[in-house]
Amino acid sequence: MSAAEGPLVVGVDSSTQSTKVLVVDAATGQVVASGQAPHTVSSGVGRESDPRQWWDALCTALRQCGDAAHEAAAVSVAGQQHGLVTLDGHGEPVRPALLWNDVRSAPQARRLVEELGGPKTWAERTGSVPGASFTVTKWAWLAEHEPEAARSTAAVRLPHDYLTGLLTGLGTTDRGDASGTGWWASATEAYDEEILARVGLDPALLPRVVRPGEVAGTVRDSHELPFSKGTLVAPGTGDNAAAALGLGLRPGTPVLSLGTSGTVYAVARQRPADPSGTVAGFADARGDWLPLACTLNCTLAVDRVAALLGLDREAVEPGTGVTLLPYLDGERTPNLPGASGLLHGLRHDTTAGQLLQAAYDGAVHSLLRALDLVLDQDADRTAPLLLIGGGARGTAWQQTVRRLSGRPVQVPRAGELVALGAAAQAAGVLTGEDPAAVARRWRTADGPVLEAVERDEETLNRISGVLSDAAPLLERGTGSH
Ligand SMILES: Nc1ncnc2c1ncn2[C@@H]1O[C@H](COP(=O)(O)OP(=O)(O)O)[C@@H](O)[C@H]1O
Ligand SMILES: O=C(CO)[C@@H](O)[C@H](O)COP(=O)(O)O
Repeated sequence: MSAAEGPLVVGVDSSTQSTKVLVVDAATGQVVASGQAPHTVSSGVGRESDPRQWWDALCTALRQCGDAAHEAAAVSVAGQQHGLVTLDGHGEPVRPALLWNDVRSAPQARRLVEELGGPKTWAERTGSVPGASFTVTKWAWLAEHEPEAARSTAAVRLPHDYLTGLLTGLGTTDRGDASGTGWWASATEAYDEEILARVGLDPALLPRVVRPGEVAGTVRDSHELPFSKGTLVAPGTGDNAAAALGLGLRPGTPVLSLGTSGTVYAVARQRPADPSGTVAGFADARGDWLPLACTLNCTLAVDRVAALLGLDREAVEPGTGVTLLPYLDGERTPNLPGASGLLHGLRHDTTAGQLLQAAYDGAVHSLLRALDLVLDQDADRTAPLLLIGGGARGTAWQQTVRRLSGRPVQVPRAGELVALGAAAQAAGVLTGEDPAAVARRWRTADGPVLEAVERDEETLNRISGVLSDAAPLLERGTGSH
């Protein structure tokens, strides 16, 4: 038996690039074991992953945790948002999942927005104006391009629902992740049958939305898994909503997450509805809201630029007027799904290190411009920005965010906030506590604060200028997406 003070809980982060598992002492928040296994994502025209790979990665990561997982009393799965998982009558994937960063459904998104009455109608009904990331547009793409696959689909799941379903044998989801589908009405907190009918999706194919704090099920008998029979399974949620739980986030505190996606968000008491579409009006996993903006190009795009330049990711040099919009995957914020990367201002004396800094600046610019729209009027605009995700470990990322935000930046010492949030949710179903309160008790947000420096308005304005001058080029795209 472990020397833990309380029951053990397991938190899972099944994100784009890998699955991470933490076994946590529910009393203290101490991580007693951890595991990690990678995923592969297709390259080329789309972004797809085989859901079975997520399950294999989960089993591998759990095995790395040894006996600790076996002792756990509860488990919860957080996952990358929006992905379309289509299952046949035996629960097997009909085809690989279409991921959040697959932009092929941009034409379907444009059409759906128009057909339902425009951006304002969508924002009022679902909280968001769906772009190519949203599940509803992916289903519309599938129905149009692969009607046979759509016809063979007996169940539609999000990534976290798929894994939770394999644990429990039941079809469940939660409000946080459901709010990223485009077919969940945030105004009524229920599936929107008119939207579902419009894309020809039978509501019976969708999972039940489990209430915050409700148990989703228990781990079914399986020799694949190191859990004991009867281990409780919490509702789980999308990865950003899980990180909000993992930070014990209170309304108005801004978070900037640097991972495969870049995200900015804050917990809000008011239901968001931004008709410009920049801010997605997600629900959080507790009963509040999580206005959020997301970019497709963050750590992977900047790492790709560093690799092209043959530089280490930290080998930046202060910029002198060169602008790089790192939209290698097309972009979601700003909404330019067909765009590619764009370089402006190159001179004979521009160094490789300055080009790399320009890539960081371009990635952070999109997130900070969106942050002003994410925060409501009451938010304290001088409070530290919480910086999380894999990129938060990097000095160049930290200093870029600090310089372009002009705000203090707090870097939580706890590395895996999504998995910790899932663990806090698992602890919550055991004890009846609010998961955010559990995370605050665990002091997960503690970490050094980098003091504010003067905001680099010149760089922000230069990037905004290039972005608006290059709009026709960026909107036209390269034709390769
Ligand atoms: N020490 C570091 N410095 C800068 N970036 C890092 C560091 N460690 C990891 N990363 C970045 O973090 C990214 C992964 O972040 P993570 O939040 O785990 O991704 P995701 O959850 O989206 O799969 C990698 O693409 C890598 O660029
Ligand atoms: O699409 C969004 C948010 O709307 C992304 O944030 C995904 O949820 C993927 O997350 P990571 O794998 O980058 O953590």
